[in-house]
Amino acid sequence: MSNKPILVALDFDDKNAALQLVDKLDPNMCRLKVGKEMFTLFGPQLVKDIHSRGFDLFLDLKFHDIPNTVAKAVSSAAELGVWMTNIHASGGLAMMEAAKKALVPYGDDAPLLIAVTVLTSMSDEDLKLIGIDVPAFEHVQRLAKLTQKAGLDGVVCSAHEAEILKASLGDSFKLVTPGIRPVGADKGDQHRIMTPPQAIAAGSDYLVIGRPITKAADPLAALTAIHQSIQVS
Ligand SMILES: O=C(O)c1cc(=O)[nH]c(=O)n1[C@@H]1O[C@H](COP(=O)(O)O)[C@@H](O)[C@H]1O
Repeated sequence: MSNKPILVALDFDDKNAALQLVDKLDPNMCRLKVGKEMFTLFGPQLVKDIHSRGFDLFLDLKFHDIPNTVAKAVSSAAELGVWMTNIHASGGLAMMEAAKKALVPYGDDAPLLIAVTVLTSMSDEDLKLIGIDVPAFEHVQRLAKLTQKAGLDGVVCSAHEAEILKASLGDSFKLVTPGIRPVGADKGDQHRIMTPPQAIAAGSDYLVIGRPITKAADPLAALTAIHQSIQVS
């Protein structure tokens, strides 16, 4: 596990509300994630606003397009100085290799580049409807292996697949796991979920956690409780 494994997902349509929440959180205890909703609304200025508050940022735009377009998008993310960014593994090997190559000029300043395997909101039944007739954990393994072949730093997967991926792909290949729910928290639209201590025990390096922290009456208390729960696991 990383020394700062909690990535708080900021999914807001109101920038002031988001920054008010950020101001309550502690950059020593978590990193932040901005996704499609906020980046579409508020753009690169939001990234600057978050960086100026001392937080590392995961720019979660899940690029999926032809190799040339994704390569350019990923280098644009690097220009913003973000700590991590992502693409879809189902975009294929050539797309992932092009994205990785685009980061070479940034050297040690390049963001970590990871690939989304199967979204944690998807069940085996959902996969069948899009023509994938194998269980999610099998499809995740296939895409994760391809991601490693392309030279990326890791994958986004559910914590249910973490143990098997760590065993097959090695310790340095990072596992970023959303679908994290403390005991008793509302599942919402997530399907393949685990609690924070279970996810860490399974081998997750980073836990993406949104609503259980951002919608809590006291977000810092929620973050602190999760932080403590994984220190003792
Ligand atoms: O790439 C992601 O971060 C992601 C991948 C995935 O498979 N599932 C998933 O939930 N996410 C993101 O993780 C966050 C989860 O938020 P909560 O469900 O509120 O904890 C959201 O911002 C999602 O966009």
